[in-house]
Amino acid sequence: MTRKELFKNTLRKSVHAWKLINELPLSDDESLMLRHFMDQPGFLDLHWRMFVPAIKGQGTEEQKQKWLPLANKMQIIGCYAQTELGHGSNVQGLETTATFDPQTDQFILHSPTQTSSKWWPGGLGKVSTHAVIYARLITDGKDHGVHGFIVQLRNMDDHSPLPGITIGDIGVKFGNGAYNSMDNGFLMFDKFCIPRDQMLMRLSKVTREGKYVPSDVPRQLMYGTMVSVRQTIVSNASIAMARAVCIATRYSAVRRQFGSQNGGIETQVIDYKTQQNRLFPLLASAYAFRFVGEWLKWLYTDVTQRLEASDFATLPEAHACTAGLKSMTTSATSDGIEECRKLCGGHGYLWCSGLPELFAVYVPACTYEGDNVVLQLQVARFLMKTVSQLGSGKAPAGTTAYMGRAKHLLQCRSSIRKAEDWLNPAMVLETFEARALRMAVSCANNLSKFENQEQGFSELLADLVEAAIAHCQLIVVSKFIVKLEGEIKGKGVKNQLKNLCYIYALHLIHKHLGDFLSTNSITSEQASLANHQLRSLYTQVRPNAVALVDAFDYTDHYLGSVLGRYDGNVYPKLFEEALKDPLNDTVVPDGYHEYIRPLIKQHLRSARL
Ligand SMILES: CCCCCCCCCC/C=C\CCCCCC(=O)SCCNC(=O)CCNC(=O)[C@H](O)C(C)(C)COP(=O)(O)OP(=O)(O)OC[C@H]1O[C@@H](n2cnc3c(N)ncnc32)[C@H](O)[C@@H]1OP(=O)(O)O
Ligand SMILES: Cc1cc2nc3c(=O)[nH]c(=O)nc-3n(C[C@H](O)[C@H](O)[C@H](O)COP(=O)(O)OP(=O)(O)OC[C@H]3O[C@@H](n4cnc5c(N)ncnc54)[C@H](O)[C@@H]3O)c2cc1C
Repeated sequence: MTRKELFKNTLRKSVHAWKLINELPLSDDESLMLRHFMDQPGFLDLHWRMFVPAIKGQGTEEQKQKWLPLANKMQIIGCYAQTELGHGSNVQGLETTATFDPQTDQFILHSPTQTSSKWWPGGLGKVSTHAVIYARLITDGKDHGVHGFIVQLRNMDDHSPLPGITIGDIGVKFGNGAYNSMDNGFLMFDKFCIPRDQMLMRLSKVTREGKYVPSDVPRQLMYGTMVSVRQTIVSNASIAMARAVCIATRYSAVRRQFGSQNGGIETQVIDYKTQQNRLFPLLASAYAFRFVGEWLKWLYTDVTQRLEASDFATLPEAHACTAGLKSMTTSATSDGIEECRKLCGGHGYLWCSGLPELFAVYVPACTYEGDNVVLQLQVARFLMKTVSQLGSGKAPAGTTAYMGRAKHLLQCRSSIRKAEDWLNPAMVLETFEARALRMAVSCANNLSKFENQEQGFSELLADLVEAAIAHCQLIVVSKFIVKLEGEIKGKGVKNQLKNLCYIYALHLIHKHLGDFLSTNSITSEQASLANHQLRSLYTQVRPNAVALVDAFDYTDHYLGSVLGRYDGNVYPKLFEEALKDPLNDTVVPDGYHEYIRPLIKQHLRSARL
């Protein structure tokens, strides 16, 4: 499809999905499933996951009563317009202004510079009638920082932009189809007025007289919509990883290469230890991210209930967990999808493998909803704060509770003696805790050598990110272990999940061996025992690998991959796909007479000379 066709077809699908949701009707969870089967980014994502939650989280009761019924029936379509051309990560650096005019009781929205243009919001370019806009609030000449506003963008009769608004699509993005179904947009305001009651005023307010009443709750609640979406992105990482792994595992069982004895059948590539060493940790990650996603959903629900009761104590941890896990799981999944493409050899590069499009549509997850490095630095700040409070009498809780055992974890030596010890959950956990704590404490010690803490933080950014990643990996490993301790139906299933849990943990040790050795969390002998155990686990997973991806229950239609077909009938179907290509409509291609023939003729002429 051309971009225009793709965009229009996504509109068609979105509206059809919305019709089904209402007619059947579907529950919220079922509607989310439908979104997955629709399988294309579109305006519904931003409307439901950001516009509506922003009003719910930041609007007053009156604002919710006015706007939510309209949004819930999709009589208005909204998006989330925060990022600008000049600033995305640095939210405090946004430039759009919302100046209160006491004469008219309105805010005047203005884009003072080119870099202040909104740039990137999905659904903004062509579809949305409304947006939650983030702008600097100015009253009586004073800048109160960034706040949210509900703004109508387009005329409800003919969809034209309202006077004072310039709006459009930012252009083609990475990949052929991929994210191009979405109208990520730009927007500029030229002194555009909105009534005062369209500032989202649950947190802070502007009175009729123009007095600014600051929030008596943490201002970071304004970032609540991002926390909510980051949480869902973690579960989505599992879905995308599982999809790629399903394709690569099934194909690795079909594909044969080398190893024929006396003219017999060749070896299935899944039997090569190198293939297993690349593939099975990704299979394990798909399960691990699913379990940590379930736990994160619980954490998010818990913090939401606490916030409603004005208990803000767990907000910093919820922020650190959602930011860190969003970052870690999306980076691992993007890399994992690309690895799956390579695991499928040359055929993985074909569009019909399903992997190129999956990569193209998935990879922006490393950037949207917070650049992954910027987010890990938020985790690092949280860790540095926690370390600095050790010994102050305030016991670390939740995911940093292990830091409360700092004395032990800083000096303990791993008691792994033989390869099977690596199947002991307590020993594995302690190894990850020791590594994470020692990396965090090492950063804190290095930071303390700087007179200026912020300067020190800047200098140590790379180490801080590594420490944050170590902490996030510990969370994933520990939540996998907790899952195994709970009820899992079927002994066989539990054993398989145990194998995957240890593969997940031990491959991380293998991959980040430098961290584990340099922090003395393990010795080089223990590292080689881990490798030994890993190989043995691969052997145990091998006979069940296909069943473990079948368990994701993805239909062929959803996978969209010739290589990942359930029936394994890959080669005839590759031919079928190839023959469908428009280039094969004719035997002699268009352009032959124009370019190829004259070239060949010229060659023949010079040969004769
Ligand atoms: C094929 C189909 C695929 C299937 C996919 C299915 C769908 C997938 C689901 C996707 C759904 C929708 C699509 C998503 C589209 C993407 C939309 C967007 O991208 S919206 C824009 C997102 N933008 C960002 O994320 C910006 C990132 N930047 C920030 O969040 C902040 O600026 C910052 C955290 C980096 C810095 O904040 P700031 O206040 O400027 O600075 P400090 O560092 O000083 O922080 C102060 C203080 O606040 C705490 N903090 C920060 N953020 C939060 C928060 N969110 N919650 C709670 N607390 C927070 C921070 O820790 C500091 O605390 P102290 O105690 O003072 O240390
Ligand atoms: C597909 C897609 C959809 C999007 N949808 C929306 C939307 O609906 N609404 C919306 O408002 N926005 C949206 N965005 C914007 C997105 O949220 C931002 O692009 C994202 O937050 C990253 O910000 P940035 O582009 O400013 O990156 P930058 O911050 O400019 O990042 C550039 C580089 O600088 C590094 N960097 C930046 N700051 C630091 C630092 N402090 N320390 C160390 N390194 C740093 C980063 O790691 C990165 O390598 C979307 C983006 C994409 C790609």
